[in-house]
Amino acid sequence: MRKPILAGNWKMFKTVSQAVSYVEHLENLLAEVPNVEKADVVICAPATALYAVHNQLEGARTQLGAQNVHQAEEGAYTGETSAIMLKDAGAKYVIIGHSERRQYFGETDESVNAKVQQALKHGLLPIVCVGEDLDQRNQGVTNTLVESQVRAAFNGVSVDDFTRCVVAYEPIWAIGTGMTATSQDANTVCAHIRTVLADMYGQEKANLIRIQYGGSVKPDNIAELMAQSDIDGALVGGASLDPGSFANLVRNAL
Ligand SMILES: O=C[C@H](O)COP(=O)(O)O
Repeated sequence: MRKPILAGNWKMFKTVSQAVSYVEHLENLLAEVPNVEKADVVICAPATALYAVHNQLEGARTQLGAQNVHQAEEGAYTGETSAIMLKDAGAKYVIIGHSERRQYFGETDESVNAKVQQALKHGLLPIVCVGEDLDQRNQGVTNTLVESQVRAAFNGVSVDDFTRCVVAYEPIWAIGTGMTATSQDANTVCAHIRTVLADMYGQEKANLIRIQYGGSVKPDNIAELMAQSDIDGALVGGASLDPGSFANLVRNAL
């Protein structure tokens, strides 16, 4: 039985004070959610807010994640943040290879793989994002594309490290658009991802891995997504920006 993981990705929203006040509010709301301890609830905050949110969350149920990491240990990489820095600031998880990073910042399957390895080296838990765009979906190459992204992301990752990872399937055409994949379609791709992982690491290990769906997940569609056999959580953008909305989403997921 895989523990559901509901992660909010704030993207480039929220100042430090907004972030701290949000998590304080969220904690109060989650305290009223039945069975909340049965899920991992994660907030992926902007780098500037990580340390303050970490301090605010001391002893809390909400866990902290970052949105990106650089693949180098340290060095002359102006504007970048290392795994050591993220860990030091209190992050437990880190999103890697989000489609916005691939699209706007030139991330490739190779850099995603290097980031996954670097994050794992320093004890961060990667949330590895894969997903097709609308053209690829219309061409019927979703499974092929997602498979190659998954194989590349985990290339050279040991089985022990692999079991510390989460995969997020996010069809690009569903992100921030209000269009969601049907829960059955999303599940079909997530099941395919698990088959690929089983081929790489064996069925038993693949069965341990949590696969999230992301793309216009809201409080009113999460239950149907969570009812699917291979969807173990969600990576949530817009609907995570308000603590009331995100707490409701967690409530409806359980
Ligand atoms: O990381 C989250 C995804 O990009 C989904 O964003 P969204 O929920 O606003 O569609």
